[in-house]
Order: sequence, then structure tokens, then C-alpha cells
Amino acid sequence: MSDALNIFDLEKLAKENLPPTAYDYYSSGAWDEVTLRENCNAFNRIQVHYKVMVDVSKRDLTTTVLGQKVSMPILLAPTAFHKLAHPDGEVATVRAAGASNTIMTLSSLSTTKVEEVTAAAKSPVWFQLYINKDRGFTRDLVARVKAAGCKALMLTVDTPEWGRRERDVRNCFHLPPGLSAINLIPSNERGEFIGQHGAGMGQAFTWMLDPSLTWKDVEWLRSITDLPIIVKGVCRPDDAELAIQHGVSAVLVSNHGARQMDTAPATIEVLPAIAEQVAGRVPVLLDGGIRRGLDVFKALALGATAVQIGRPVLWGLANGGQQGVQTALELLRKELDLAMALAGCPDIASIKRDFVKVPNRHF
Ligand SMILES: Cc1cc2nc3c(=O)[nH]c(=O)nc-3n(C[C@H](O)[C@H](O)[C@H](O)COP(=O)(O)O)c2cc1C
Ligand SMILES: CCCCC(=O)C(=O)O
Repeated sequence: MSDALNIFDLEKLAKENLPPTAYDYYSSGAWDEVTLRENCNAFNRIQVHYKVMVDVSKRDLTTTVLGQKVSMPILLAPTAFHKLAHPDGEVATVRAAGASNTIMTLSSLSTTKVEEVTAAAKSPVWFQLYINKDRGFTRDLVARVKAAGCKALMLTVDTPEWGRRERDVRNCFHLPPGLSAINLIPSNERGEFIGQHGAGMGQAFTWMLDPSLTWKDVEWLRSITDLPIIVKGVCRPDDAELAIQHGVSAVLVSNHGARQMDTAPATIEVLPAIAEQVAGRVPVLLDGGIRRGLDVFKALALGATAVQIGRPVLWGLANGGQQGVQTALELLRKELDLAMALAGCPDIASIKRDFVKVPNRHF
């Protein structure tokens, strides 16, 4: 339905379709948005050293992530409030993930009940979790999402407090009447009011965060569930090491789409050192700034098993719901496929470290 040639076109169309406050909420980053720009710009500084005269007439983008086969190494990151973009909300998103045969992680702050999302799923759904100050609340939620059929927990660890997104503060951003973080309601009366207060998004949701969290809470989480745990928000090799020591099943290199700590490095810049530290013990995933299939190629060359996309899904959702999300996913799939052909890589396993050159390494 859309004439979008790429994700940037989809964003332009989304901006026209969305109420300005919703567009600002989706697009913004923390403070001066330095990292927001860097997440994308850093990909462009990486060179691709392609091979020639390789038979790339047949190409295979399939791969396996945590034992789950996907049609491509591009997963859907957890993002809040999909009904702000389209009335079908997270159901549209999960249907698109199913049609593209890849994994969606549902945000804790989804505007659709987890059971409704998994019922519409044709491919695995993971659940993004914040550990609540009230551990009983978290325990109930974990049991509920497992019963609903979620196949892994993605524990977000970069959010002891909400980062400050000044566009939201200026806009007095809040959820319109009728929308709420619905999964958080049944266990907690405060849920009803979540997000209904202007300018106070951060405040309205602060009750669900616990700034006292440490790695021992990952052990606690492991003790209450047998679901695999992916730690989301790691940006340093030493933290990746601690995550592994505390028994996680995967490490996700992420700076929360630049919405938490501003001037944090671009995720693609810290990926090589983290992948070296992890050394294949668990899968390393990455998100932040992926706007081209070529970016996916670079992340894989630098050690990621797969990547996640956040905002591109929302831009798709704002352009016709399920169909728009499929457009976003298929644009990126085609770009990755072409990048692999041009680089001389017929399959995912052949995308190796020596295909890319990184100008300045962190750590
Ligand atoms: C509008 C929006 C909402 C988000 N909501 C959540 C969330 O509820 N939980 C979470 O762990 N991360 C959340 N994130 C972060 C994403 O999971 C992901 O890390 C980030 O969007 C990746 O960067 P990209 O948008 O540049 O692809 C959100 C990001 C955006 C843009
Ligand atoms: C109050 C913030 C809601 C979620 C969100 O925007 C994020 O995780 O970045």
C-alpha cells in the first residue's frame, strides 16, 4: 500500500499519519539526542570489504536464535503502546511477525493483553520484563506470560529510572483515554491510571521500576521460571561477563534506542568488544539504529547472531497496521539479501568479521 522505498520513507509517511505527540514519543531520544543520531551514523562509518566471484545465485537468510528457527536474523524489539500507531496495535504487529516468520518481543507496556497477542501469533513471542519493586507482582506476571505461551523473557536492565525525553515533557505526553498498559492492570489497581497523566509518563510508570536491582535479581528471576532469560541493555564487555556468570541465555547489546543515557556509544561500536568477551558462550543480539539491511549485515559480521528493530516497526504500523509492519520487515529482508549478494555471502554463516572495518573501537 505504501510507496516507501526504504525505512526512511516509511518514517516520513508515519510522521504525516501520526498525531505529532505520538510521533515525538516514538521518535525521541534522551536529553540532547546525541546517541539517537550516533546509533544510525556509526553504521555508516563502517566499511564493507566485499568479496567477488563467489556463487551467490542461491541465498539463505534463515538462522536460529535460542533454538528458534527464523526466516531472517531480524527480530521485532519490544516497544510500548502500539495502539497509538494503529487501532489493531500489537495484534497487527504479531501477525506481521508471523507472516515474515520471525520473533516479536512484546513490551511490558503493550496496549493489548498478552493472551490476545499470543493467540494471534504464528511465530514465537518473547516477553519484555521490568522487575517490579513488588516481586509478587513480577512473579505473577512471569507465570501469566508463560501460561500465555511466551517462549523467553527479555529482562530490560538499563532502566533504573526513565531517561528524560524532553519532547515528551514539552508535549505533556500521555495516553489517550481508552488506552492503557493493559497487562499491568489486573494485578495492580494503579495500572488503571497508568499513563493517563500529562507530562508525567515517566512518573506514571515509575512504580513499575526498581532502581535497587542488581545481578542477584537475575538469579532470583531464574529461580522462579524456566524460561530462557535474555538481558537487554548491556553496553560493556564486563557487564556481558557478569550477565553470563548469572546464567542468562543471551545478551542483547542495546542502549534502549538512545532513550536512556545520552552520549552512550552507538551499540554497533561496542558490539565487537562485547562479542569478543562473550566468545560464543551465549548468543549476542543487538538493537539500535538499524535502518538498512546493510546495517544488519554489519552487525552480523561484528558478532551478532541477530538484530532487533524498534522504530521501523512503529513506522510500518502507522502505515496500515499489519501490512505496514510487513512492508518494513520485507524492505529490510530484501536489503540484507542484496547486501549478502554484493558481499559474496550466500548464507548467514558466511558473514565473517573480515568483511567489515570499524574506524574506532571502544574499550
Ligand atoms: C517508542 C519506543 C518504545 C519503547 N518501549 C520499550 C519498552 O517498553 N521496553 C523496552 O525494553 N524497550 C523499549 N524500547 C526500546 C526498544 O526495545 C529498542 O531497544 C530500540 O527501539 C532499538 O532502537 P531503534 O528504535 O533505533 O531500532 C522502546 C523504544 C521506542 C522507540
Ligand atoms: C514511560 C516510558 C514508556 C516506555 C518507553 O517509552 C521506553 O521504554 O522507551
